[in-house]
Amino acid sequence: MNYTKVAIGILLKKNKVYITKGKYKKNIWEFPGGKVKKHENIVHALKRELLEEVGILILKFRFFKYVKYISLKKKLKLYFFLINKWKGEPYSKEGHVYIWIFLYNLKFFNFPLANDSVIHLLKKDIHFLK
Ligand SMILES: Nc1nc2c([nH]c(=O)n2[C@@H]2O[C@H](COP(=O)(O)OP(=O)(O)OP(=O)(O)O)[C@@H](O)[C@H]2O)c(=O)[nH]1
Ligand SMILES: [Mg+2]
Repeated sequence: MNYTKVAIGILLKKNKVYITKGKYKKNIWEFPGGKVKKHENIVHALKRELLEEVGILILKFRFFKYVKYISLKKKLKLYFFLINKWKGEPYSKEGHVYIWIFLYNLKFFNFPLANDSVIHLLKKDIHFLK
């Protein structure tokens, strides 16, 4: 089984972050993003996924963390980006549940295991996320 590359956008606004419920994942929350297609690079996939899923054009973003994740069902290379500036009003174009939560409340939400190290960093020092 080959690795699937995934580009993920962590939208930050003041001390809040945008999270959404994946379509088949009952109580699992996630940051918007998705699989990198064959012909595209990671940033291209990030821009495409954020436009498709959240309806925004990302303007200011920076690479945050790379996570390699292996389970019985999947092998993922996840590229997390912090997004501080965008054009458009974020909402779930796919009709998924989405909310803005304070970063310090991330501990109350279930995320995929692969997100653990990212969630830990996000909770740790809010100020460096600018
Ligand atoms: N979007 C997103 N996917 C994540 C996160 N953490 C994580 O392990 N994943 C995993 O990355 C894989 C790809 O994500 P995805 O399902 O959103 O991919 P996609 O948008 O291209 O698929 P879709 O178009 O079928 O919804 C899934 O196995 C998903 O569980 C996350 O924070 N956000
Ligand atoms: Mg997705």
